[in-house]
Amino acid sequence: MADNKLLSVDEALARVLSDAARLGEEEVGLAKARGRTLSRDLVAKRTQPPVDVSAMDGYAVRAADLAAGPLRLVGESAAGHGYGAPLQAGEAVRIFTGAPTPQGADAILLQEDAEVADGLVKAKEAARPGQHIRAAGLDFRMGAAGLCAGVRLGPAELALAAAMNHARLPVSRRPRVAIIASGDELVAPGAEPGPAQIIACNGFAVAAIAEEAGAEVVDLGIFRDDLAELERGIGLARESQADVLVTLGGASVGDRDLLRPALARQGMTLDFWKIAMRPGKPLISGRLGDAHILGLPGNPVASIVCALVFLAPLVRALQGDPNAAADQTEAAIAGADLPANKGRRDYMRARLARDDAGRLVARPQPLQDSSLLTELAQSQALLIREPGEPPLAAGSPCRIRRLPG
Ligand SMILES: Nc1nc2c(c(=O)[nH]1)N[C@H]1C(S)=C(S)[C@@H](COP(=O)(O)OP(=O)(O)OC[C@H]3O[C@@H](n4cnc5c(N)ncnc54)[C@H](O)[C@@H]3O)O[C@H]1N2
Ligand code: MOO
Repeated sequence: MADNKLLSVDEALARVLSDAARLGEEEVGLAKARGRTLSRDLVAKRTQPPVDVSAMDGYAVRAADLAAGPLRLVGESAAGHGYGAPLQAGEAVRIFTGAPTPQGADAILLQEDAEVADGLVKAKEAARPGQHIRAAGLDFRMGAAGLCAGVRLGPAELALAAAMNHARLPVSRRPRVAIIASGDELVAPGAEPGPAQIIACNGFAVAAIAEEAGAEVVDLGIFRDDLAELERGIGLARESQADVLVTLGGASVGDRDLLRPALARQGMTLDFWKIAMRPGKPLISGRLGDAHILGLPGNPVASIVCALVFLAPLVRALQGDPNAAADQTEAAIAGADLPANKGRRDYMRARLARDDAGRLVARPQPLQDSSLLTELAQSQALLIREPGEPPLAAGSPCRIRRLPG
């Protein structure tokens, strides 16, 4: 049975994103735009190709002339330098890929299909009218909205923006994500931990997930389990003008889980702090001034899975991505028998492989404790089980979400 006292993951995500509007915008040069998000539709400033051009190296001809015998070779059209005169009956023009098709020509005879001697071009094959010609505007026409606001600029989008003749692009401001870790047991990597201390590691994964989604990350370091210390950390995050404050650990119910009280004392409006998710039941969501607060649970795998499920979509939404909450799951086959699931949506760490029939099989790791980073690093996906789901037999369909990297 689903746990009715706890908020579902989908409801929690909808609430996290409910008031996450796009932040400001700025302009960047093409070379700096990779991974950024367009803040406005981008309209083509030109037509591409601007004129009819050849798609092959060969001869520009009138297709109907070929049957009548060899054509007279009268000139050349190269990319950037057209032939400059109309093609007359019985004529051929040497042409190269990307070069303007002379007026009057209606086909390109491939050079492999031509024999040229003494200024005459003899066709070894017939030509179909229109063959190997790219019509003006085949890719896009001036005024067309080639790219829409909210799109992430990857290699194809950058090339298209350049081809449309935009040297600078309007992009959403990158959300600033401040991260504070909490816990007396934590020391930074490279330091010498005391006998009961461990290395703070969650922040590196969470920063990577936020940056991958387009954020600028400010890591404010580690704060002791002490109200005044935590309030100091929260104050530093506010001073850094964070759009999102992510806290790590101290989110649960123990006497030393002081983040909720510290955030409350600093003025946070709490939305929720417990959800029907495993790992990740204690998740704090709220607002502090203009900043969004996301308090992630301390167990490393819980903080990473919660960052994937909540922080990455929040960072996307703050850049105006209309698909910030898009379903990222896909179909697979369960690689092992699994017992009935209880009241929380379970994100089980799983290895992916193909079976003999080529189907994608997700085999859950034997240990699912939310402290186990080795199991996580050896997994390629999360196998998702819904609250109250009955037992699942090996070979049955299931849903997975791929892990980054
Ligand atoms: N009585 C209950 N106990 C717990 C519950 C509960 O519902 N009732 N929930 C459990 C669940 S689920 C989780 S998840 C954890 C989350 O607790 P906190 O967010 O308060 O996290 P901490 O107690 O501070 O730490 C938990 C664990 O993670 C380690 N940690 C913390 N921060 C980091 C970091 N930056 N890098 C690496 N490791 C970190 C910390 O040392 C602890 O081992 O609560 C359960 N308890
Ligand atoms: O959410 Mo906790 O991560 O189940 O350990």
